[in-house]
Amino acid sequence: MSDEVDVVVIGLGPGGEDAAGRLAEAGLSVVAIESRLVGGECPYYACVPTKMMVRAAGLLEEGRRVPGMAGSATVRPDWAPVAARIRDEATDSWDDKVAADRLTGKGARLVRGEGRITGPNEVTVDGQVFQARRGIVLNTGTAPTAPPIDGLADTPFWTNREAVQATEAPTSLIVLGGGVVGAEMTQVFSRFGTRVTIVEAADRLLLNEEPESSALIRDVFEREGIGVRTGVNVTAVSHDGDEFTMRLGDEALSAERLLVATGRRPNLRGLGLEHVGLEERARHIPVDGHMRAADGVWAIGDITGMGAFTHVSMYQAGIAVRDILGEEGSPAAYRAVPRVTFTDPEIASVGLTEAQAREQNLPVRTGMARIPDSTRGWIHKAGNDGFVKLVESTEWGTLVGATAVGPAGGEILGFLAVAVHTETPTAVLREMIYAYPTFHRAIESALADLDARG
Ligand SMILES: Cc1cc2nc3c(=O)[nH]c(=O)nc-3n(C[C@H](O)[C@H](O)[C@H](O)COP(=O)(O)OP(=O)(O)OC[C@H]3O[C@@H](n4cnc5c(N)ncnc54)[C@H](O)[C@@H]3O)c2cc1C
Ligand SMILES: NC(=O)c1ccc[n+]([C@@H]2O[C@H](COP(=O)([O-])OP(=O)(O)OC[C@H]3O[C@@H](n4cnc5c(N)ncnc54)[C@H](O)[C@@H]3O)[C@@H](O)[C@H]2O)c1
Repeated sequence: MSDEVDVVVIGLGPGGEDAAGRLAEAGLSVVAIESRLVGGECPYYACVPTKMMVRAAGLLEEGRRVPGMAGSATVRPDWAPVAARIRDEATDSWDDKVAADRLTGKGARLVRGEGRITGPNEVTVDGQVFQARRGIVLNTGTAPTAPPIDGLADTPFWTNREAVQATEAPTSLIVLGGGVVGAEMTQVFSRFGTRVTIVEAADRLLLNEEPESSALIRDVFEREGIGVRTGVNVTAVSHDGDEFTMRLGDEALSAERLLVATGRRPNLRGLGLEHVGLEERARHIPVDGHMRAADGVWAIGDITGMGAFTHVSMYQAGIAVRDILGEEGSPAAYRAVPRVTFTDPEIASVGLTEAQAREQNLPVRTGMARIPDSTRGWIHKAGNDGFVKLVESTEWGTLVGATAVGPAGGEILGFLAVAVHTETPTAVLREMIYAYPTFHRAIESALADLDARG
């Protein structure tokens, strides 16, 4: 016996939850399947709790910046309010009742368990079979991975999921992986008094960003007393009941805690993708501009490989919903995917880095302006690290990429994202008036620098 419905959504990350709710509100019968928590990684283990941690760490650092600028301040970090806020305000102690009620309130039917495709238009959850008349939406997201380092799997290391549940800041921490998760968590715990070393295999932190961003964040980390190890090969990890020991060839690091932040793998195994002609061992599910992955199958979110961000998941959900409802709309465009690493300074970028543009054989020139050299940056003084870097196509006279690093770098990025998305000529950007004295006025200086460099 099987239930016939219009749409089955497997996995309720931010995009899946949104799509299921919107399709139900449009009058379709929707079954929404989730094996863990409605809303996915972002509200419970990722964006939201980690940004609460970042906010708290930022407050501490601002307090430390008072001397010499505004009097005196004594800062005594205490993790207890952070842990409480994550439990009480962000995650309801990892209980998704509010989100589940919000979804069912929109008319979707929530089914808990592992969904698996068992035939074309057919999904099975714990023996219940659903026939999806219009189709299946996949939003199964990712899970943390750990590299195959000798001994590591036998140790009680943290991933992001344990780090956000910490009830106290450890005395010492090794962070393995200098990507976004690693960089954000390194600075948070260090500012709460934890002795932190970040260990990265590549020759720089934040490998996907401009090299200037990597150099600056390293400099800031080292100034804040964080140990930064790049270009290293971790050969073994052990835990003696109290402490982790990490071997880097002849050298050893030890710490109370180890956070592994070396990337994520898509949740595709066991999903039954072979029934719809897709490959479960692939790194991503390829989709067209309307998020179609196969006949009657749409895929959204991290599993599409178009940017592992909540805003991409939500953007794609909107496009898939339109397509399922048969509405007109532009296909997905990814030339202006924004991304913000919430360190201090924030590292925000959109579109292509200079290196990515050159790899695509785009003729480009770049312009730079340092935030400390801007009026606002000079006034700001303590904590004014940052720069704006623009990547202009010399053929089109438009920005194909940009980076804004600094206080509120993520907010300055909004301007640059519009410029890249709308392909506004840089000649027009030069004609604009930039408010004085703002951080974003550095964009005007970076535009002038484009010309200066020819
Ligand atoms: C520490 C950290 C911080 C982050 N911070 C940010 C940030 O500040 N800003 C930002 O934009 N992004 C951030 N991200 C990325 C962001 O969390 C993800 O991009 C976002 O969650 C979107 O993922 P998704 O929609 O693909 O699904 P996910 O959020 O991964 O959710 C997928 C859901 O599918 C469920 N599922 C999987 N398989 C099945 C199955 N077979 N049956 C039923 N259910 C299934 C899972 O249980 C899960 O709930 C962060 C990530 C991490 C790890
Ligand atoms: N602010 C945000 O928007 C935000 C925050 C966190 C995460 N995210 C998303 O989550 C994704 C995953 O983040 P992540 O930081 O886990 O992955 P990542 O891919 O960004 O970084 C992983 C890092 O670990 C390094 N690494 C891998 N194996 C290693 C080893 N054996 N030894 C040392 N280093 C090793 C890699 O070289 C890489 O630099 C990101 O790509 C991003 O899209 C977004």
